[in-house]
Amino acid sequence: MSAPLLEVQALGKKYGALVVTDGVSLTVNKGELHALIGPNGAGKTTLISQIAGQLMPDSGRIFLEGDDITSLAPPQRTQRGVGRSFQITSIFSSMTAQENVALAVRASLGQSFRFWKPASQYEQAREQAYELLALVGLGGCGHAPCNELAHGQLRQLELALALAAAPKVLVLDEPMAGLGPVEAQHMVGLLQALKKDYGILLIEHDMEAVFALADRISVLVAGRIVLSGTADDVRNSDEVRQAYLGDDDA
Ligand SMILES: Nc1ncnc2c1ncn2[C@@H]1O[C@H](COP(=O)(O)OP(=O)(O)OP(=O)(O)O)[C@@H](O)[C@H]1O
Repeated sequence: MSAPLLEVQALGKKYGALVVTDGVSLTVNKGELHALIGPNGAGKTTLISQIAGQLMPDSGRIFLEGDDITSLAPPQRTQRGVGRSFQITSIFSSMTAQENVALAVRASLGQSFRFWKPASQYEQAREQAYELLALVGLGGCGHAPCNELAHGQLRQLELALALAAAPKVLVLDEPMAGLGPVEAQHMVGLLQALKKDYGILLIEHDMEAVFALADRISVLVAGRIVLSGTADDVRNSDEVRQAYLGDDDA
């Protein structure tokens, strides 16, 4: 049997006496969307920062397609196929959507700091940028300066930027945050389409989106996974309802 796309084994992280990641293990397979939910402060962002390499764990291992990537720096993980969604703050707002994505494509090819480049490489990055924009539903917005894009469009652009590095696994931190109902529905459709070709680890507070999308849901409470299962397992768990969903949310 082949190794999972992403495997986290017994990951641990402390800040002083505060245990923020407490022996977390999980896997993400190709074609699977694994959602990670939990109350505020449960350690979700800390966990994905360790997966993407911005934070080093104190203990445990992280594997990508069976290769140990625990000690790799973030750019090397990106190169291997770990794609974390960029935050809106990393978008150059005076540049167009297409220019931002083309820059990310060139950066992923390691060409961003070379002075002399054949025009064809620019052309290739530009073409790829248009394809990615179309993929995330921004096909008509390539020439729009980013400071003219709506919030939902910026979230779509973040996704295009993450895809520019040709990832195998996408690690997404709250892509629904701040979206209206129509935009959220659009994002759900987009992730549904994308998960066929990638593995996705999704952190999300929008439970409707999580239940619509997730093949598997892990519930993180105080740095520990208290349950990992299907949407029904999560809905029917008294422990989860008390710890996270609230008794009214059944
Ligand atoms: N650099 C840090 N130093 C000390 N404590 C930290 C640091 N970063 C995060 N924490 C603490 O670690 C815990 C987990 O934080 P984290 O941001 O990972 O939670 P989260 O589940 O992503 O929360 P939210 O859903 O609100 O984004 C919190 O108690 C937080 O205060």
